[in-house]
Amino acid sequence: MLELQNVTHVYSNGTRALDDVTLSIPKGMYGLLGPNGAGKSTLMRTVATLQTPTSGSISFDGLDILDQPEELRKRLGYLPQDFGVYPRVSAYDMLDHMAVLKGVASSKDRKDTVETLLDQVNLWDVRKKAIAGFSGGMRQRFGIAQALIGNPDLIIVDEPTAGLDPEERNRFLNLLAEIGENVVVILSTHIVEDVADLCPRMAVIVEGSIKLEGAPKELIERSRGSIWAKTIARAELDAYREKYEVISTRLFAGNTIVHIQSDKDPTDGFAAVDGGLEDVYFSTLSATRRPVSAEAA
Ligand SMILES: Nc1ncnc2c1ncn2[C@@H]1O[C@H](COP(=O)(O)OP(=O)(O)OP(=O)(O)O)[C@@H](O)[C@H]1O
Repeated sequence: MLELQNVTHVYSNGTRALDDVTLSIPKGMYGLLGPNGAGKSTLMRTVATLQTPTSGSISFDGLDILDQPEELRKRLGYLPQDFGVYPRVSAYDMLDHMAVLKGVASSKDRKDTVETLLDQVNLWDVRKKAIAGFSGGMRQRFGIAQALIGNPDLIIVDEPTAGLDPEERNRFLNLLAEIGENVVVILSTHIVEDVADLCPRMAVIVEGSIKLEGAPKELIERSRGSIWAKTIARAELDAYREKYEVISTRLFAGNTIVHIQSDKDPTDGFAAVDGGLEDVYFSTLSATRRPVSAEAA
């Protein structure tokens, strides 16, 4: 179990990237969903002990990770948002090198580790090719292989599916799901389906604070009866935005389908819809954008 208590991070320019975050993250896949700039990467880097929060505490299975970052690092696998350089070195040699850095000393252990991982992430056939020539999906799978060196029991993956085509995304998510059964895996993303497909628990972070936490199924259940849909002409959209709390819009055959959030039946031609996680997410974002006066009304 990873536990964050009142974690706040303020950058030197005054940006409050994390604002009193308290979270308990159990074993399994955990989705951290939020828009750009919400603070996801700051949270991931903080848990990965790459930066120290301004205040708060973080423990992993009882280990105080701010006090003993080296102990945490032994148990951590981290796939950053931007892996940076993609060298002209083969996947095999690079993994071998990274295994040395992670402390896998004996060459026999390294050979076993590297070969097992290449097989697991389905890169065995291209193991002798340079990573520089890999596609986005292959790079991400390589990224997971390096994160898995040393059998970590805390794995952090920061926006791993951005830019992957659907097939590669699927393959990548399946791989994560396999890994995620016995360890804590935190998946940070702004893609709702990544979380809906994979994560038994999740949180929504906006402007540095946690706005929603729970099991996607329960969160969807809780939203039942408050999401309404209607097909309108595009030109009507502004008027609907004025009148209703529009949480999302989607084009369909030249028309616009609006989803609104309303605790009462808005009538006016709207039909109740069984919202999905996307509706839950968008209504959470919409609520944080709502002016305080409207909230009080
Ligand atoms: N080193 C830094 N110095 C100052 N401000 C920063 C720094 N890194 C991030 N920020 C700011 O902190 C806030 C949170 O950024 P962060 O990168 O953690 O968000 P994010 O949810 O990961 O966003 P994205 O999906 O765009 O990566 C943003 O306002 C960002 O501009």
